[in-house]
Amino acid sequence: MSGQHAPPPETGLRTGPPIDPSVAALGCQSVTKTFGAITAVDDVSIGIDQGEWVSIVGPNGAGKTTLLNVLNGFYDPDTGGNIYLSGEDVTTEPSYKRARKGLGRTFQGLELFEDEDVLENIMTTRAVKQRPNLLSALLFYVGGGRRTEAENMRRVEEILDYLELWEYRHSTIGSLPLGIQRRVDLARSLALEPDVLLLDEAMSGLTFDEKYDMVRFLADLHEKEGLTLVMIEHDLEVVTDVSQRMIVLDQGAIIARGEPDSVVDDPEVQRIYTGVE
Ligand SMILES: Nc1ncnc2c1ncn2[C@@H]1O[C@H](COP(=O)(O)OP(=O)(O)OP(=O)(O)O)[C@@H](O)[C@H]1O
Repeated sequence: MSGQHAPPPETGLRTGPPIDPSVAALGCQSVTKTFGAITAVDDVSIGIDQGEWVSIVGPNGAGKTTLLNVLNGFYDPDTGGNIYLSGEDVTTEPSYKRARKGLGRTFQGLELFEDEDVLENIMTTRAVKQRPNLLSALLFYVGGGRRTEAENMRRVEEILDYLELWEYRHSTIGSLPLGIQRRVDLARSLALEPDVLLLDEAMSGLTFDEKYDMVRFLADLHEKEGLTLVMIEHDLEVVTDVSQRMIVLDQGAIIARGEPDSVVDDPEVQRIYTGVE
Protein backbone atom coordinates (compact mmCIF):
# COMPACT_ATOMS: atom_id res chain seq x y z
CA MET A 1 0.00 0.00 0.00
CA SER A 2 2.96 2.33 0.69
CA GLY A 3 3.31 4.91 -2.07
CA GLN A 4 -0.02 3.99 -3.68
CA HIS A 5 -2.16 5.97 -1.35
CA ALA A 6 -3.51 9.17 -2.97
CA PRO A 7 -3.94 11.48 -0.02
CA PRO A 8 -6.50 14.26 -0.25
CA PRO A 9 -5.26 17.70 0.77
CA GLU A 10 -5.40 18.66 4.40
CA THR A 11 -8.78 20.20 5.19
CA GLY A 12 -10.05 22.49 7.90
CA LEU A 13 -7.20 25.00 7.84
CA ARG A 14 -8.40 28.43 8.80
CA THR A 15 -5.59 30.26 7.10
CA GLY A 16 -3.20 29.64 4.25
CA PRO A 17 -3.43 27.09 1.51
CA PRO A 18 -3.95 23.43 2.42
CA ILE A 19 -0.72 21.42 2.47
CA ASP A 20 -0.77 18.03 0.80
CA PRO A 21 0.97 15.67 3.27
CA SER A 22 2.57 13.73 0.43
CA VAL A 23 4.46 16.75 -0.89
CA ALA A 24 5.15 18.47 2.43
CA ALA A 25 8.54 18.63 4.20
CA LEU A 26 6.88 16.29 6.71
CA GLY A 27 3.38 14.89 6.57
CA CYS A 28 1.07 12.12 7.56
CA GLN A 29 -2.16 10.84 6.12
CA SER A 30 -4.96 9.11 8.04
CA VAL A 31 -2.69 8.10 10.90
CA THR A 32 -4.20 6.22 13.80
CA LYS A 33 -2.25 4.68 16.68
CA THR A 34 -3.93 2.48 19.22
CA PHE A 35 -2.53 0.84 22.34
CA GLY A 36 -5.01 -1.91 23.16
CA ALA A 37 -8.30 -0.14 23.87
CA ILE A 38 -6.69 3.33 23.88
CA THR A 39 -6.75 5.36 20.67
CA ALA A 40 -3.80 7.70 21.26
CA VAL A 41 -3.88 9.21 17.74
CA ASP A 42 -7.15 9.18 15.86
CA ASP A 43 -7.14 9.56 12.05
CA VAL A 44 -4.72 12.48 11.89
CA SER A 45 -3.54 14.07 8.63
CA ILE A 46 -1.09 16.94 8.67
CA GLY A 47 1.32 18.59 6.27
CA ILE A 48 4.23 20.71 7.47
CA ASP A 49 5.61 22.99 4.79
CA GLN A 50 9.32 23.53 4.20
CA GLY A 51 10.57 26.28 6.54
CA GLU A 52 7.43 26.39 8.68
CA TRP A 53 7.35 26.63 12.48
CA VAL A 54 4.34 24.66 13.67
CA SER A 55 3.26 23.98 17.25
CA ILE A 56 1.26 20.97 18.39
CA VAL A 57 -0.70 21.63 21.57
CA GLY A 58 -3.36 19.93 23.63
CA PRO A 59 -4.10 18.72 27.16
CA ASN A 60 -2.21 15.89 28.86
CA GLY A 61 -2.83 12.58 27.15
CA ALA A 62 -4.07 14.25 23.93
CA GLY A 63 -1.69 12.15 21.81
CA LYS A 64 1.01 14.74 21.03
CA THR A 65 4.06 12.63 21.90
CA THR A 66 2.54 9.55 20.28
CA LEU A 67 2.05 11.53 17.06
CA LEU A 68 5.72 12.61 17.15
CA ASN A 69 6.76 9.00 17.79
CA VAL A 70 4.77 7.85 14.77
CA LEU A 71 6.18 10.65 12.61
CA ASN A 72 9.80 9.80 13.45
CA GLY A 73 9.30 6.05 13.32
CA PHE A 74 9.51 5.02 16.97
CA TYR A 75 5.99 3.65 16.57
CA ASP A 76 4.36 2.12 13.51
CA PRO A 77 0.93 3.60 12.75
CA ASP A 78 -2.03 1.26 12.64
CA THR A 79 -2.67 -0.20 9.20
CA GLY A 80 -3.80 2.39 6.68
CA GLY A 81 -1.78 5.41 7.81
CA ASN A 82 1.16 6.87 5.85
CA ILE A 83 4.11 9.08 6.79
CA TYR A 84 5.88 11.30 4.25
CA LEU A 85 9.26 12.99 4.47
CA SER A 86 10.11 15.45 1.68
CA GLY A 87 7.39 13.84 -0.40
CA GLU A 88 8.76 10.32 0.06
CA ASP A 89 6.63 7.66 1.73
CA VAL A 90 8.73 6.56 4.72
CA THR A 91 5.99 4.65 6.55
CA THR A 92 7.94 1.40 6.63
CA GLU A 93 11.34 2.97 7.31
CA PRO A 94 12.84 2.76 10.81
CA SER A 95 13.58 5.91 12.77
CA TYR A 96 17.36 5.85 12.16
CA LYS A 97 16.76 5.94 8.40
CA ARG A 98 14.34 8.85 8.78
CA ALA A 99 16.99 10.59 10.91
CA ARG A 100 19.57 10.18 8.14
CA LYS A 101 17.04 11.58 5.68
CA GLY A 102 16.82 14.77 7.71
CA LEU A 103 14.25 14.20 10.45
CA GLY A 104 15.68 15.28 13.83
CA ARG A 105 14.18 14.90 17.27
CA THR A 106 14.58 16.15 20.84
CA PHE A 107 13.09 14.36 23.83
CA GLN A 108 10.77 15.43 26.62
CA GLY A 109 12.64 13.03 28.93
CA LEU A 110 16.12 14.09 27.69
CA GLU A 111 17.69 10.78 26.75
CA LEU A 112 21.25 11.98 27.29
CA PHE A 113 24.16 9.95 28.72
CA GLU A 114 24.26 11.37 32.25
CA ASP A 115 27.82 10.27 33.06
CA GLU A 116 29.35 11.49 29.81
CA ASP A 117 30.33 15.05 29.11
CA VAL A 118 28.64 17.39 26.65
CA LEU A 119 31.20 16.81 23.90
CA GLU A 120 30.96 13.01 24.18
CA ASN A 121 27.15 13.13 24.03
CA ILE A 122 27.17 15.12 20.81
CA MET A 123 30.09 13.22 19.24
CA THR A 124 28.30 9.91 19.82
CA THR A 125 25.33 11.10 17.79
CA ARG A 126 27.55 12.63 15.13
CA ALA A 127 29.38 9.31 14.68
CA VAL A 128 26.05 7.68 13.77
CA LYS A 129 25.75 10.09 10.86
CA GLN A 130 29.27 9.38 9.65
CA ARG A 131 29.16 5.58 9.88
CA PRO A 132 25.65 4.57 8.88
CA ASN A 133 26.52 1.14 7.52
CA LEU A 134 29.12 -1.61 7.42
CA LEU A 135 30.87 -0.35 4.30
CA SER A 136 31.42 3.15 5.61
CA ALA A 137 32.47 1.70 8.98
CA LEU A 138 35.14 -0.35 7.16
CA LEU A 139 36.28 2.66 5.15
CA PHE A 140 36.51 4.57 8.40
CA TYR A 141 38.96 2.10 9.81
CA VAL A 142 41.08 1.59 6.67
CA GLY A 143 42.06 5.16 6.11
CA GLY A 144 39.46 7.88 6.25
CA GLY A 145 38.91 7.55 9.99
CA ARG A 146 41.19 10.30 11.19
CA ARG A 147 39.92 12.75 8.59
CA THR A 148 36.32 11.87 9.44
CA GLU A 149 37.01 12.28 13.14
CA ALA A 150 38.50 15.73 12.51
CA GLU A 151 35.51 16.73 10.37
CA ASN A 152 33.12 15.46 13.07
CA MET A 153 34.97 17.44 15.73
CA ARG A 154 34.89 20.59 13.61
CA ARG A 155 31.13 20.28 13.05
CA VAL A 156 30.47 19.55 16.73
CA GLU A 157 32.58 22.54 17.77
CA GLU A 158 30.52 24.73 15.43
CA ILE A 159 27.33 23.50 17.11
CA LEU A 160 28.78 24.07 20.60
CA ASP A 161 29.70 27.58 19.58
CA TYR A 162 26.32 28.28 17.93
CA LEU A 163 24.38 27.19 21.00
CA GLU A 164 26.79 28.91 23.42
CA LEU A 165 27.75 25.59 24.99
CA TRP A 166 31.52 25.89 24.60
CA GLU A 167 32.22 26.53 28.27
CA TYR A 168 30.28 23.37 29.22
CA ARG A 169 31.93 21.01 26.72
CA HIS A 170 33.83 19.04 29.37
CA SER A 171 31.05 19.07 32.01
CA THR A 172 29.18 15.83 32.67
CA ILE A 173 25.49 16.04 31.83
CA GLY A 174 24.38 15.21 35.38
CA SER A 175 26.22 18.26 36.75
CA LEU A 176 24.41 20.75 34.51
CA PRO A 177 21.17 22.70 35.09
CA LEU A 178 18.09 21.60 33.14
CA GLY A 179 18.26 24.60 30.79
CA ILE A 180 21.74 23.59 29.64
CA GLN A 181 20.79 19.90 29.43
CA ARG A 182 17.89 20.79 27.13
CA ARG A 183 20.28 22.84 25.01
CA VAL A 184 22.65 19.84 24.80
CA ASP A 185 19.71 17.72 23.64
CA LEU A 186 19.09 20.33 20.92
CA ALA A 187 22.81 20.30 20.05
CA ARG A 188 22.74 16.53 19.77
CA SER A 189 19.80 16.62 17.37
CA LEU A 190 21.65 19.21 15.25
CA ALA A 191 24.67 16.90 14.98
CA LEU A 192 22.65 14.86 12.47
CA GLU A 193 22.09 18.00 10.38
CA PRO A 194 18.29 17.77 10.20
CA ASP A 195 16.05 19.62 7.76
CA VAL A 196 13.00 19.10 9.96
CA LEU A 197 13.28 19.10 13.75
CA LEU A 198 10.65 17.64 16.09
CA LEU A 199 10.83 19.23 19.55
CA ASP A 200 9.04 17.41 22.36
CA GLU A 201 8.48 19.99 25.10
CA ALA A 202 11.95 21.45 24.71
CA MET A 203 11.03 24.16 27.22
CA SER A 204 9.44 21.96 29.86
CA GLY A 205 10.64 22.78 33.39
CA LEU A 206 12.73 25.75 32.27
CA THR A 207 12.89 29.13 34.01
CA PHE A 208 11.79 32.26 32.16
CA ASP A 209 15.41 33.09 31.25
CA GLU A 210 16.13 29.54 30.09
CA LYS A 211 12.99 29.58 27.93
CA TYR A 212 14.04 32.93 26.50
CA ASP A 213 17.41 31.46 25.52
CA MET A 214 15.81 28.36 23.96
CA VAL A 215 13.40 30.52 21.91
CA ARG A 216 16.33 32.70 20.79
CA PHE A 217 18.28 29.67 19.53
CA LEU A 218 15.25 28.12 17.84
CA ALA A 219 14.34 31.41 16.16
CA ASP A 220 17.90 31.67 14.84
CA LEU A 221 17.83 28.11 13.51
CA HIS A 222 14.48 28.78 11.87
CA GLU A 223 15.32 32.16 10.36
CA LYS A 224 19.01 31.85 9.52
CA GLU A 225 19.38 28.11 8.86
CA GLY A 226 15.90 27.61 7.38
CA LEU A 227 15.12 24.71 9.70
CA THR A 228 11.53 23.45 9.68
CA LEU A 229 10.33 23.19 13.30
CA VAL A 230 7.49 21.11 14.74
CA MET A 231 7.16 21.76 18.44
CA ILE A 232 5.02 20.25 21.19
CA GLU A 233 4.61 23.00 23.76
CA HIS A 234 2.33 23.64 26.74
CA ASP A 235 3.14 27.33 27.16
CA LEU A 236 0.54 29.02 24.92
CA GLU A 237 2.27 32.39 25.22
CA VAL A 238 5.44 30.92 23.70
CA VAL A 239 3.38 29.12 21.03
CA THR A 240 1.50 32.22 19.91
CA ASP A 241 4.69 34.31 19.97
CA VAL A 242 6.83 32.04 17.82
CA SER A 243 4.84 29.65 15.68
CA GLN A 244 3.27 30.37 12.32
CA ARG A 245 0.69 27.64 12.64
CA MET A 246 -0.84 25.69 15.46
CA ILE A 247 -2.44 22.25 15.58
CA VAL A 248 -4.63 21.36 18.56
CA LEU A 249 -5.13 17.73 19.54
CA ASP A 250 -7.73 16.44 21.96
CA GLN A 251 -8.28 12.74 22.65
CA GLY A 252 -6.05 11.88 19.70
CA ALA A 253 -7.93 13.94 17.10
CA ILE A 254 -7.27 17.36 15.59
CA ILE A 255 -9.90 19.79 16.87
CA ALA A 256 -8.43 23.04 15.51
CA ARG A 257 -5.59 24.30 13.39
CA GLY A 258 -4.46 27.50 11.79
CA GLU A 259 -2.84 30.77 12.70
CA PRO A 260 -2.16 30.81 16.49
CA ASP A 261 -4.07 34.02 17.29
CA SER A 262 -7.29 32.69 15.75
CA VAL A 263 -6.86 29.18 17.15
CA VAL A 264 -6.49 30.31 20.78
CA ASP A 265 -9.73 32.29 20.40
CA ASP A 266 -11.58 29.21 19.18
CA PRO A 267 -14.34 28.31 21.69
CA GLU A 268 -13.54 24.58 21.43
CA VAL A 269 -9.86 25.24 22.19
CA GLN A 270 -10.76 27.48 25.11
CA ARG A 271 -13.09 24.78 26.41
CA ILE A 272 -10.38 22.13 26.56
CA TYR A 273 -7.93 24.53 28.19
CA THR A 274 -10.27 26.13 30.70
CA GLY A 275 -13.08 23.60 30.95
CA VAL A 276 -15.50 26.49 30.23
CA GLU A 277 -18.10 26.01 27.49
N1 LIG B 1 3.42 3.08 25.00
C1 LIG B 1 2.17 3.26 25.38
N2 LIG B 1 1.40 2.22 25.81
C2 LIG B 1 0.11 2.41 26.18
N3 LIG B 1 -0.51 3.61 26.19
C3 LIG B 1 0.19 4.67 25.78
C4 LIG B 1 1.56 4.57 25.37
N4 LIG B 1 1.99 5.80 25.01
C5 LIG B 1 0.96 6.63 25.21
N5 LIG B 1 -0.12 5.96 25.66
C6 LIG B 1 -1.44 6.51 25.96
O1 LIG B 1 -1.84 7.25 24.80
C7 LIG B 1 -2.50 8.45 25.17
C8 LIG B 1 -1.75 9.63 24.57
O2 LIG B 1 -0.50 9.75 25.25
P1 LIG B 1 0.60 10.81 24.80
O3 LIG B 1 1.77 10.64 25.71
O4 LIG B 1 0.83 10.72 23.36
O5 LIG B 1 -0.13 12.19 25.12
P2 LIG B 1 0.48 13.66 25.23
O6 LIG B 1 -0.47 14.57 24.58
O7 LIG B 1 1.88 13.66 24.71
O8 LIG B 1 0.49 13.88 26.81
P3 LIG B 1 1.46 14.78 27.73
O9 LIG B 1 1.17 16.22 27.40
O10 LIG B 1 1.02 14.41 29.11
O11 LIG B 1 2.87 14.37 27.42
C9 LIG B 1 -2.56 8.46 26.70
O12 LIG B 1 -3.80 7.92 27.09
C10 LIG B 1 -1.42 7.55 27.08
O13 LIG B 1 -1.67 6.95 28.34
